[in-house]
Amino acid sequence: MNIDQIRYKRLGYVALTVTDPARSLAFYRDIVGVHAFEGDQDTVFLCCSDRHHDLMLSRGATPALKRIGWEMESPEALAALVAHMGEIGVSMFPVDAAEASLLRISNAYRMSEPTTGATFEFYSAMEKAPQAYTPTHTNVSRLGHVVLSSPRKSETEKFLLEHMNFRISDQIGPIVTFMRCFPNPLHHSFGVGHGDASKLGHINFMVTDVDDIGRANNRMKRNSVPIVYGPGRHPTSNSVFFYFLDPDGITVEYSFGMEEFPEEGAREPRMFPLVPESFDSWGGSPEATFSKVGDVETLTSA
Ligand SMILES: CC(C)C(=O)/C=C/C(C(=O)O)=C(/O)C(=O)O
Ligand SMILES: [Fe+2]
Repeated sequence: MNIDQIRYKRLGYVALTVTDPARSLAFYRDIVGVHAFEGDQDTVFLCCSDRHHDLMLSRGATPALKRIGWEMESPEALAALVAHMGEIGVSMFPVDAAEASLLRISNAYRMSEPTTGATFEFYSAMEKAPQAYTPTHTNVSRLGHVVLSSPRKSETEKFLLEHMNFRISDQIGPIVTFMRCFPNPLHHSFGVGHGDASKLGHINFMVTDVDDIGRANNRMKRNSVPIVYGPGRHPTSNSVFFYFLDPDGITVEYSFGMEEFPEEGAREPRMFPLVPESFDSWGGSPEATFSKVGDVETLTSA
């Protein structure tokens, strides 16, 4: 199997486990500015695109990353991924029809990413949202990326490169590697950081205007939302960033602007030195509560 046939449309959605879905729903809708339209007491769906959902929140005892959904470019790209995982002995579990229907996805499979235990879901299409997302106070352009820490960072990177056809865009020393889900052009849809355990670092929403960042700074203060890093600028992707905590303490990032890569002739990955300016060229530093909450849930059922 040629892994070049494994091609992604985008980071599809992130599923989080939260301790109080109604409270988190209100936060993501009213403070973050994504659209909530469907759900029950235990599971809610939110969107910031024309797709059924970009974020799913489920009730649980401990805040966590439940899974990451990757939208493949085509059914053929999904088949290539499933075939390749079969060849290397990584189990892929089809999502049953009832759950796929709830999630409005077709042709879906899950696996446990072997180096972090994170659950990755792959599907070839998701239905449209009942109503397209309309921005409110913030122009959220899309779910941008997820960053995880891995106790086996080099192996995680290697798995994503060699078996999922991701590409490296940049690295900061041995601490963090930014990867794009090829051929999606965004500098990174996934980041892998070095850590003692598999943990959620943050989830990111991209915004269309630097004013969205400035307004967020004031909105968070007015609403007593902890701001944990920024505003600042990441020299890696060249984005202006702003990090804050959701009601469970999960770190959420807004970012404005991000380098995009062509499919052919992309520049080589860069290695940034391990100095604070490689994380924030404006000289800021994160609070102690930055990226501290969020277990990585393992795949419990197929
Ligand atoms: C604080 C993190 C690790 C950092 O330096 C991030 C850089 C970028 C970027 O280049 O955009 C991120 O978005 C990120 O990892 O969150
Ligand atoms: Fe980020």
